[in-house]
Amino acid sequence: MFKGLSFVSRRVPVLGSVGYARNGTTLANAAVQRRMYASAKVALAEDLTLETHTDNQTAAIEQANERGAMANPEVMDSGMQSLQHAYRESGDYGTRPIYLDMQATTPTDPRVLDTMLKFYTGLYGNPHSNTHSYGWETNKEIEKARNYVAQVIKADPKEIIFTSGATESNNMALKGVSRFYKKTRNHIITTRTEHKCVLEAARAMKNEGYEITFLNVDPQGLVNLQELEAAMRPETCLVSIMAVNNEIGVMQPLKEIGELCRKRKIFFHTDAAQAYGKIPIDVNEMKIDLLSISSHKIYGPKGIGAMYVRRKPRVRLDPLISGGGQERGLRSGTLAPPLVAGFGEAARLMMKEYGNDSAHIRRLSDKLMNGLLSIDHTILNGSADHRYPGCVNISFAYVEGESLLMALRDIALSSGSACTSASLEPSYVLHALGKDDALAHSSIRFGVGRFTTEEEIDYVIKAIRERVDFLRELSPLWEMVKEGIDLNSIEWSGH
Ligand SMILES: Cc1ncc(COP(=O)(O)O)c(C=O)c1O
Ligand code: FES
Repeated sequence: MFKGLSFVSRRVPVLGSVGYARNGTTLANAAVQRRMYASAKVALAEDLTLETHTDNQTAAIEQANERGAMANPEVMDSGMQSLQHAYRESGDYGTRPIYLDMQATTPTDPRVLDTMLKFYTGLYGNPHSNTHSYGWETNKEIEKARNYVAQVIKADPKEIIFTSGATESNNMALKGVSRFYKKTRNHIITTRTEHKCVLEAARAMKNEGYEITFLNVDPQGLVNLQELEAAMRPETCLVSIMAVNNEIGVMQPLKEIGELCRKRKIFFHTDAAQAYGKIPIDVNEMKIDLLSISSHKIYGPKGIGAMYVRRKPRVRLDPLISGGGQERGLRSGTLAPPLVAGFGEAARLMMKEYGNDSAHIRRLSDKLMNGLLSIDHTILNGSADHRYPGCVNISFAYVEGESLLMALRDIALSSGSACTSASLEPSYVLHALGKDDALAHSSIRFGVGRFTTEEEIDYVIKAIRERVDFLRELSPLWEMVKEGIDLNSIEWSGH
């Protein structure tokens, strides 16, 4: 019924030491391994009488030898096999599909991984140790990363707090700010189309006695500024409105929202997980007071993100985590230097590649969108004008979204956030736009990114067209539509 899986090239940079290939290991993999063996051999050959633990790899090999590793091939091999998974792209699921789920996560840029590696070997000092060079050298790298992360949004590095990701940052903003100002301000404003972590954090604050306004959005997915202003009260402590929506790519008017908030002396938080580095953001010009960032949406490692917290006028917040007082007392706990450095490099690359990425993503997304919208009875969900181009959400009428996804196993896609959870409810974001269940259930989200190729897009357009046609042929509703029957005129009998 369907064409077999096709092999299409990926657009990936290959570096000196780290590279990606579509399937299996790469030459670069072998090169890295060779380099590791070579350095281990040199280290072993050197005089080991010097009493130092500086070279932990040498010490580890030496200890392994002492403990009889030579007699145990498994232990002896373990050093050599340590990179066996490092460049594996194919899993246990056969040929891997084309990846178009960039809003869920992005592939790690090889340059990011290259930056991270040295923190797993030589640079292992605790960045908070300030009594010796191990701490200082790692700390220097942390501050370099902080600087890159800040530059993307024109912030001061002192205003960047590292967290585990945007979920934590969003929780920190909603819970931290409102708890700090609890005595005088107990009202939070947000919208119905926020990410689950903002909605749930807001609900948690409701249970703590705060009042929450969930603003509606218009059919384009945009907040209405008059409604926002009308919802503001003297006791409002925070307005939290996302920058780019993760399901439909709609961009909210950040500058206008920031101005309204500043005028009323209310803090403005934006969840920029899908926007950071992808659309221009200037925290001062847009009067943003808090902003959440996620590294794995910008080709960086997972498990790390940041929160921008304005210093002037100063935003105060209660920390979620208590402890040693790291990160200006707002986020205790030892930082993860490999992740921080990888995140920093990812941020640097977002700036360096901004022109190329934007042009590439816009060109491929436009091609994809035009190709798909030329199929009959399809609709683009969300505003056509105020959108981040790399997220395209389309409903295919008279086709069940789930069936379409099943028929598209050679393409990794999502049908909105509801389907990523086990629930079979249609997307609450599309509902907030006023879409009916049927259209919400037939929606698919396509994410285009830095490494997507034109060949992949051509393949996807063709595959979707074929499979939508095929599924519609099976649908009795489609039969009626073709006969010119107005489905709205039918009175369906209950059963
Ligand atoms: C808009 C938005 N906010 C928050 C998050 C959560 O980010 P993280 O995975 O870094 O916790 C995501 C990612 O799914 C997102 O798209
Ligand atoms: S089951 Fe697919 S959109 Fe809900």
